Amino acid sequence: MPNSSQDTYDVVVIGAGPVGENVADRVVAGGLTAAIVEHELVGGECSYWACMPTKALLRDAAALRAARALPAAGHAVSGGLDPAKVLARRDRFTSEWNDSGQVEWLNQAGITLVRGHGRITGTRAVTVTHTDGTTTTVQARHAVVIATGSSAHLPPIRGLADVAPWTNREAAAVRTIPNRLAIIGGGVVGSEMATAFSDLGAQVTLVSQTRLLPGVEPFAGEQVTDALRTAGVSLHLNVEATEVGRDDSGAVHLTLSDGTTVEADEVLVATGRTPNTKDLGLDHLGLTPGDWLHVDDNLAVLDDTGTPLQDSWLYAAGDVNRRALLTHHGKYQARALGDAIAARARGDKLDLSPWGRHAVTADERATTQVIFTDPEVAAVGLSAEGATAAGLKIRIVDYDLGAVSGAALHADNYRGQVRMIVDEDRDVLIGFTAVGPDVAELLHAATVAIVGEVPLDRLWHAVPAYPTMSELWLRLLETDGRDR
Ligand SMILES: Cc1cc2nc3c(=O)[nH]c(=O)nc-3n(C[C@H](O)[C@H](O)[C@H](O)COP(=O)(O)OP(=O)(O)OC[C@H]3O[C@@H](n4cnc5c(N)ncnc54)[C@H](O)[C@@H]3O)c2cc1C
Ligand SMILES: NC(=O)c1ccc[n+]([C@@H]2O[C@H](COP(=O)([O-])OP(=O)(O)OC[C@H]3O[C@@H](n4cnc5c(N)ncnc54)[C@H](O)[C@@H]3O)[C@@H](O)[C@H]2O)c1
Repeated sequence: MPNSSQDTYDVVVIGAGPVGENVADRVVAGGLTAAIVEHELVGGECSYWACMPTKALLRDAAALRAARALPAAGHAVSGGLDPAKVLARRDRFTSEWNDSGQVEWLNQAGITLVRGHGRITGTRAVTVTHTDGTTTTVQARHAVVIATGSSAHLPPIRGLADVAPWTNREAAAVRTIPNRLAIIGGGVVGSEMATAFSDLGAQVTLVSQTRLLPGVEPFAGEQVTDALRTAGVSLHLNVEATEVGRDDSGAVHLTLSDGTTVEADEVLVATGRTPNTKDLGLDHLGLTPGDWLHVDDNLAVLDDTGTPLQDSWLYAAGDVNRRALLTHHGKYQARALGDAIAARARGDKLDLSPWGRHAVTADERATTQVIFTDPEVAAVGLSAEGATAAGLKIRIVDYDLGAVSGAALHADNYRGQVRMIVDEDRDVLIGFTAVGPDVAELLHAATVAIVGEVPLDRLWHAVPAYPTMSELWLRLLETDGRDR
């Protein structure tokens, strides 16, 4: 085998996570050739260590809780969860960390996979180092897309790096449920994993320097906080872990800023993400390795002065550009970007106007997220705080979801809450948050209303079926009032 070789494609994508795969798919669908470079598993973090395995860890307990919220169904499920079966189902969802299925998908989509670590080594040039040390330089005719994602951020807490802390990877791929798990971080990962490991039988202690789930409406975080406490999770909120150590018996000890100490068998760090840009050749372009990539509305990478690189040949999509660290938003960016690159190559005009084919307007106006805690949290668009900070004149409309007939029927003692944020000037919905059991599937109606900018007057004509939880819409509108 030669030590180095060179190939040319229309587009080269670095990173075969969900975002890279979708960019490559769209450019090939647009008539171009594409190579995708991957140094680990095709499918990325989401498939093997994030979305899929963590949701598989959470699902059985959620179904069990749903059954227990009804007297006869609850009576029928007398046993507890079998963690081994939960882990076996999780293994199926990760294909046992084997990416052959996803490689097959790339093949049938007409995308060339180049295995190895990619680094930008020149204009439109990516040099791939294979595991045997040989290199291939893949040259792009039109564009290079960075879709290298993110990794767990380890905060500079004294002693933390020396105790072999878990990140999302060890949590998602867990083989033995620890008796005691300490979690640092009360964001989405921390809250979901506190739910999962508590359900799976661990005694969980969570430490967060903020309230729980600071990214969503406070009432949603409060309901999750109450439920975790009721489930026996020990929560230390608005305090920091200042020191971590492991003793000779293997136990981990955390010292908190309020003087409390916590002992556990393992510690999971869930304090946000860091971009996978450290070893990507960014220095060749005058960019700083290890930084998030700043992009313009075309997703073109910007230099320190906010200017796209010469000829705009370099793009970044997904986690690495920090716009929305969510698989579905990364894939949304990928569809717009892939189509834009293909259109540019054909000499077609782009439509980058708000909601245009090549624009990523929803990243700013309609970011959707479901947090799979118990209760679930589903949110789209702006929170009250976000809308006020954006200088918008808003109305906040709240409703007790438990008072909706469909919810009362869904589960005994249903507890939940919904909020809609209305833009007073345009009289359209700009934000929606729901917290409660099984609210995930209620989200898309709100997303459609926000993206469609449906006037509230017209929403009165979207008649929710009785008795479903979707009647929350009627109740929100009635609470808001029709004669304003
Ligand atoms: C615990 C957890 C749970 C999550 N759950 C959800 C969820 O339920 N829903 C949701 O929407 N989002 C969820 N997310 C977020 C989601 O995982 C990310 O938004 C998503 O994975 C981003 O996709 P990506 O393609 O940008 O990056 P990644 O999935 O990180 O993929 C990037 C790929 O690039 C490769 N790569 C990196 N550098 C190079 C290089 N130099 N050369 C070659 N290859 C390289 C990597 O190996 C990787 O395969 C979760 C995140 C975590 C941590
Ligand atoms: N269901 C989903 O959609 C889902 C699930 C998991 C993760 N994700 C995505 O993955 C990304 C990463 O999630 P995450 O939970 O790691 O990050 P995050 O940004 O959601 O939360 C990090 C939390 O850690 C806290 N923190 C930071 N430093 C700390 C310290 N030194 N001590 C104690 N607490 C500290 C922060 O205050 C914050 O509450 C998020 O953007 C999220 O959207 C999505």
